[in-house]
Amino acid sequence: MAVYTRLGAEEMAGIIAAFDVGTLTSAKGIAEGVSNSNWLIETEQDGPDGQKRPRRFILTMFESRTEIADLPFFLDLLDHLAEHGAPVARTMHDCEGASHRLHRTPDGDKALALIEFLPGVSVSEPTPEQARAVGGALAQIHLAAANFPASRANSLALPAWQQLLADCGREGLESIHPELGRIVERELALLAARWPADLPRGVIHADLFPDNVLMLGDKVTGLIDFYFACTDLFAYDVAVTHAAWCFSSDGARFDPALSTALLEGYCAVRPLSKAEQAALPLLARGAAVRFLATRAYDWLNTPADALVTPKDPMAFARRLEFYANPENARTFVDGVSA
Ligand SMILES: Nc1ncnc2c1ncn2[C@@H]1O[C@H](COP(=O)(O)OP(=O)(O)O)[C@@H](O)[C@H]1O
Ligand SMILES: N[C@@H](CCOP(=O)(O)O)C(=O)O
Repeated sequence: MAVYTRLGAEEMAGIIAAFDVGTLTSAKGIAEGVSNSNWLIETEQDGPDGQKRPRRFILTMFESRTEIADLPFFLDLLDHLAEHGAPVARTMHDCEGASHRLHRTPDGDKALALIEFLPGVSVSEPTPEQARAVGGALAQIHLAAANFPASRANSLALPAWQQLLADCGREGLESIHPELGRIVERELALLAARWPADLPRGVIHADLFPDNVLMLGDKVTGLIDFYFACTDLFAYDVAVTHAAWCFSSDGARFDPALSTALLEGYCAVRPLSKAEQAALPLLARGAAVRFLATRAYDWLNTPADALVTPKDPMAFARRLEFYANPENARTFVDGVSA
């Protein structure tokens, strides 16, 4: 589940009244997601013909992993991408024109944003055609953000992986799996020595997992959860999306048909250069370490009574072992056309 902060009915009505979106008729906490609190909001608003019409939105309350100072970047990016034809939800600005508001809670002031509701569902067993569409949508946002004026450093890049994994400690990692300390040490050394700096970069999503893509059939209707978006290597975003989409969720089984379709879908919109293709296996190892790091940290630090189930770090250790095998590294980029 992901509703970390309770909001009473009157409190919720007061929040919605700050936006020109009609009167609140229902607010339901959304179980999916792990980072922020989300509610499905329904309102009724007078239409131009005087008839009441129903409207839907997502209300997000930003919790500890999102810095309030980063919100203008994330929320302006949503508006920019939507204006450039990408399947992304717009931010509803409040009656004073602000994209987010602060709300007093027992745990201190937290930021809130009201986001356009998009139709669609997140797939759990993607087909190759769905993976192709997702690859294309990822490339579309890379291109659509080209003239977005703001930038944001990736706060979950290599130094953050090193810090999170150091905070876990060797003992902590070995309590998750006896081999994990050794694997992490090997990978961090390799990534620090070989991470590429000179590949094409721009705004990336950085967390395009199936639960962050809404689909109807084979069509992508919405890319959501841009709250890790940042300026980094485009090919790293391809690697993150590859790691997220092309394996069984426990990471034990790689699906070559999904891999080929995802990469072909991406390259049909934004071809990967030879240098980007060559870097993909290493970037995919980095992507696997990035999710291993946050998951291992949460695994060891989430209180037992917390209302959220930590995700399994080993699912990304298994992906890491796949990408680290030179035989797999050679074959998984097959199907990419320059
Ligand atoms: N714009 C949207 N339109 C429709 N549903 C949405 C939208 N944004 C979020 N959701 C729903 O809310 C859930 C959680 O949102 P998400 O942004 O992924 O939260 P978190 O940041 O906690 O991961 C999603 O799985 C989806 O069901
Ligand atoms: N995609 C990450 C978790 C990030 O959580 P989200 O709920 O904000 O998408 C993972 O799978 O580890």
